[in-house]
Amino acid sequence: MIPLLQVKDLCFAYPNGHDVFKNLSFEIFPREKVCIVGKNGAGKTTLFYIIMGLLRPVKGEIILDGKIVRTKEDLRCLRKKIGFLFQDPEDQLFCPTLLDDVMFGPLNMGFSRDDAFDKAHKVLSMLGIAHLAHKPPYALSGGQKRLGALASVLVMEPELLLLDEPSSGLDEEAWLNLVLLLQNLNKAMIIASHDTGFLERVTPNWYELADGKLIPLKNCCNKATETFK
Ligand SMILES: Nc1ncnc2c1ncn2[C@@H]1O[C@H](COP(=O)(O)OP(=O)(O)OP(=O)(O)O)[C@@H](O)[C@H]1O
Repeated sequence: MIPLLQVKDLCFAYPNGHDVFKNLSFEIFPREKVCIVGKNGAGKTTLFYIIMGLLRPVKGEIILDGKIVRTKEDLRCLRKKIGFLFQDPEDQLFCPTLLDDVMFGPLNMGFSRDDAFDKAHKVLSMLGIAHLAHKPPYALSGGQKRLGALASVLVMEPELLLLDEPSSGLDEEAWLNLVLLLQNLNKAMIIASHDTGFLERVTPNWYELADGKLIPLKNCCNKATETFK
């Protein structure tokens, strides 16, 4: 089986900044669930930005289904297959209502209004926020915004999810609902988070991002927890 996504020999530094990545490589297979832990500033968000083509690496390749992502068309394909939950949900919600936001992607893909509504309603219900559908995003709480942003990602049915701090700001019920949803979701996902309790419940496959490299953690949960002591 070929990996769904490969990151090969990635090097990156922000202008006037230190090296964030030094020949970082890793791969993820269809339906594989992994998480990335690492200190503040380790580069988790930056890695997601580079995968999504929001930042250009100094060196290295992003390979989707065995094909190097080079052209605008390749990138369009990648963004269809990979759904990205931004760390800040404000970056993801821009329509007059939450329902409009969640319907935006399916409508853009050519679904009818009825079908887009059905898809959006299903995902909003799954996340327990269907009652918020007609609220404007600015009138949602932080946790509600995060779930709303996640709904706008899930509704597109991507093959791979990149989730940046998905559990941040969620109450106990929403947190547990999200754990169960991700456990049962038959999709590949990379979760970056500091919420080790959440990660322990979703996947045993942990990496630590440190000194510009991704290091697989054996006895993942214990070792990663040590990192945070
Ligand atoms: N726009 C930017 N310009 C310059 N440097 C940046 C920029 N964004 C991030 N950085 C730097 O790049 C490094 C990686 O940041 P990044 O946000 O990817 O880390 P992170 O692992 O996601 O952190 P956190 O756990 O706090 O979310 C940090 O040293 C940060 O200060």
